[in-house]
Amino acid sequence: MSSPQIIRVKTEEDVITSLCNLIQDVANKAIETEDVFKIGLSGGSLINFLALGLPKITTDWSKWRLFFCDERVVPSESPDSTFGAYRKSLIGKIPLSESQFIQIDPHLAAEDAARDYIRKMAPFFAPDSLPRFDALLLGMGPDGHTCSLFPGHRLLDETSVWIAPITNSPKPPPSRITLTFPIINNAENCIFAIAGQGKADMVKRILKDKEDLPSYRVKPTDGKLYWILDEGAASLL
Ligand SMILES: O=C1O[C@H](COP(=O)(O)O)[C@@H](O)[C@H](O)[C@H]1O
Repeated sequence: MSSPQIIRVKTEEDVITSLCNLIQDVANKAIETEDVFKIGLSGGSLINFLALGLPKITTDWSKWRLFFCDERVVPSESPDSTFGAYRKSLIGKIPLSESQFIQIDPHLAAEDAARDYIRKMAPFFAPDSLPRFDALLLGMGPDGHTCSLFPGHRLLDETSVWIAPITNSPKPPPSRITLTFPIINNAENCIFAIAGQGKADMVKRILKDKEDLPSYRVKPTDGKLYWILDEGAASLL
C-alpha cells in the first residue's frame, strides 16, 4: 500500500487541469495496454470539474467505459441523478455516447438495482475475481463521506458484495447504490479532487489527523492514491 500523493495547486481551475491531465495519462496507458479504459465516476462537485476539463484532453473516447462509484436510485431526468447530470454536461461536448455509460436501472428498488448493476458490470472485468478499475474519481463530502459510504454506516464494513444498496443515506436522496471498500481499494488509481476552504477541515482530519472516516479508508492495496487539492482545501495541512 503506497502513501497518498498529495498534489497541491493554487486554484479550482488548477485542480481541474491537474485532474484531467492525470486522467488523460491513466486512460491512454490503459488503452495502450488493454485496449479499453474503465473509469468509475462520482457525483457532486466532480461533475462540473469533468465538464470543464475533459473536453481539453486527447484520448480515444471510443475506448472509454464509464461506471458509477455511486448513483442515486432516481430517474435519469431527476436533478439528483448522477448519470443525468453527466449526460447533460458531457454528451455532445465530447464524443461519448450514452451506451458507454454503464447505468443503473432506476425503476428497481435499491437492493435490486445494486444486484442488477453487478450483473451489468461483470462482463467488463476478468471472471471470478474482484473488478479492477483503471481509475476511480472520488469526491469527499464535508462529513468525510466518499461514494455513498457515510461515517458510522454499517456499509463501511461490507466485504461480501461489490456494490451495495443504501436506503437511508443521510444526504438526500436516501436511496442509492455504492461501490464498497473491497472494490474501491482494488482499483489501480483512486483520485480525489477537492476544492475550496469549505473542505479544509475535513481534508486535515483525513490527511493529517488520520481519522478513521470513510475517505481515510480509501487505501488501494496495489494501486495509487492521489489527493488533488487547491489552496483552500489544503489550507489546514
Ligand atoms: O452525494 C454525494 O456526495 C459526494 C461528495 O459530493 P461533493 O459535492 O461534496 O463533491 C460525491 O462524491 C458522491 O458521488 C455523491 O453521491
